[in-house]
Amino acid sequence: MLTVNHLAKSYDGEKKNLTDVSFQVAPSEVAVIIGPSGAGKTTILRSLNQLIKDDDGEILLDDVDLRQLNRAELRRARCQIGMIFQNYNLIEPLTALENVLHGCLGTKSNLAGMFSLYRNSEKLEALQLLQKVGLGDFAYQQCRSLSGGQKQRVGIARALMQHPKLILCDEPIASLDPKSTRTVMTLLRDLAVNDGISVLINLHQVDIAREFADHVIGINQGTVVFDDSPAALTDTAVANIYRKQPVAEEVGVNG
Ligand SMILES: Nc1ncnc2c1ncn2[C@@H]1O[C@H](COP(=O)(O)OP(=O)(O)OP(=O)(O)O)[C@@H](O)[C@H]1O
Repeated sequence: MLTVNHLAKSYDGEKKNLTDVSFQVAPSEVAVIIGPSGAGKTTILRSLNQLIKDDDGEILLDDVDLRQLNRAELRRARCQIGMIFQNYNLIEPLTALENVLHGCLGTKSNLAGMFSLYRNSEKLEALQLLQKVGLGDFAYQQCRSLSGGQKQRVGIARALMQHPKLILCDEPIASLDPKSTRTVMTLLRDLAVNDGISVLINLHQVDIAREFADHVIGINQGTVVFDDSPAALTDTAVANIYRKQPVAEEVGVNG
């Protein structure tokens, strides 16, 4: 369970980029964050795994507050958080299998990591994960020769190699065509439902949020202005999330 309480962030110490952001994502749940450009969606995701330092609040993964961990503890905690990026973040000259294996680097000593020393059991698991995302036949193909949708599925398999409790996705479908979009979103949904992972996705596509989310979080100017089911995401609610001056009281903020 991910619980975010009263998260706050200012990059320059003056303008508030996140103000009092609170929400939860349960295991087996897909939560989607929507909101206009510059609203703070990426800032939230980067705060959650502490890639940037926020200013205040709590980030509880189960009962552990990630904000209170020292470096070594945070490194271990990050192994439980898979990241999926818009631009895939793969090492293009390496094969799909090698990229997936990189998912377990966080659990290795520096030396084993440096020399890419993987156990046979890890190689087998990486192969099985590639099969799970429908890429068993592409395991030994260089990532540079894969399509965007295939690359994103390699990214998902790499995240699964970490055995994550939480997967954070920053605009995972922004570079994909409609067919690959559906494949990737269906895969993320299946992982949540079948593997009990909490999945949190930043999106720009409201229709995709309506279709695939269990729970939608609307952000405007660094503040949660909507937190409810897709059924409650009416056109009026969407207009409020994307308006220049949001009125939080008008639509359901149940957090
Ligand atoms: N490294 C940074 N330094 C200073 N300001 C930043 C930095 N990163 C983001 N910001 C500012 O914080 C605010 C939120 O940015 P963020 O990237 O989180 O928004 P977003 O909702 O993800 O936008 P988009 O949908 O365009 O990706 C914006 O005003 C942005 O200019």
